[in-house]
Amino acid sequence: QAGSCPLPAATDSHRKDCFSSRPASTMAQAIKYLGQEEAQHIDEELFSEYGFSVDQLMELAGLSCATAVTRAYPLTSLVKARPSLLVICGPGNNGGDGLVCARHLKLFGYEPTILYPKRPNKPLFQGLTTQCQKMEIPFLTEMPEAKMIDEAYNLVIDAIFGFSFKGAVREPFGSILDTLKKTTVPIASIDIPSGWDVEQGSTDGLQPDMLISLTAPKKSASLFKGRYHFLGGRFVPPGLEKKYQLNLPQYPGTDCVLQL
Ligand SMILES: NC(=O)C1=CN([C@@H]2O[C@H](COP(=O)(O)OP(=O)(O)OC[C@H]3O[C@@H](n4cnc5c(N)ncnc54)[C@H](OP(=O)(O)O)[C@@H]3O)[C@@H](O)[C@H]2O)[C@@H](O)CC1
Ligand SMILES: [K+]
Repeated sequence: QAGSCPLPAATDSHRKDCFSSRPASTMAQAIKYLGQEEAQHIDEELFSEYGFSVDQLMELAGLSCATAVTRAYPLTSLVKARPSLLVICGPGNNGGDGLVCARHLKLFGYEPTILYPKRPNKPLFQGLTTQCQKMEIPFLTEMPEAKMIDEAYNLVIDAIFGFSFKGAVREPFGSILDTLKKTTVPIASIDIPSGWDVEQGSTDGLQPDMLISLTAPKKSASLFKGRYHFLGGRFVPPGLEKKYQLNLPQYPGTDCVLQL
């Protein structure tokens, strides 16, 4: 009798938990780690079949990243006198998530600064850039040296590449990632640690302190060794979750993030 299950959005696995005498923790299926193509198919389907627009999902993704940052690095925990953060944005939608994240972090009381070296000539990204500029978020014209980043910022937010990254890193991002690898300040990566192969990870790449997986973790997330792994992007319709057997955990209450 599914109607008496206390979980409002009960999936099949949740239903089993509700009606089994075994503890829920032994019954819940593990969250799925997505391959690159699967992540891209889900993204595509959200737009084509489910009628979402990119800016809608980017807003929710960026908001969840900003929220996760407040959980792992609350204002009161920051070591520098000012709550300064460096947000590095890449040329695709991962970079767009970074711009949204920076805007929300400013509203949450942080002082983000953005580096956005390769800006797509599209209204979506131009609008997001204007919004940040109008909120008096400074934009850097070049990547600072590692020592300067360690001195000036509490945290670097890596919004350079997401699930469409492939092959050897092209400039200017190769030099940017080389500098980031020399920093000691914590790095929070949005969706994928930039420069990592989406499925295989990287042995000599970034080692972020935090990873915010959007929609569902990608395969390389199993190699993440940092302190904080959050799930964000609470916008997956149940039909899509079921089709791809994502086995997403239940977000607490109305939260837009969940610590994995
Ligand atoms: N459904 C979801 O979960 C949602 C996901 N969202 C977010 O979207 C992200 C995926 O975005 P995406 O598809 O735009 O690709 P992304 O990874 O940002 O980068 C592509 C850019 O990188 C470039 N590039 C690639 N390889 C390169 C290389 N080797 N070296 C240098 N450059 C390289 C490539 O450049 P180009 O080929 O044009 O030169 C292209 O411009 C996803 O991870 C999540 O953060 C949310 O916004 C909304 C809902
Ligand atoms: K990233």
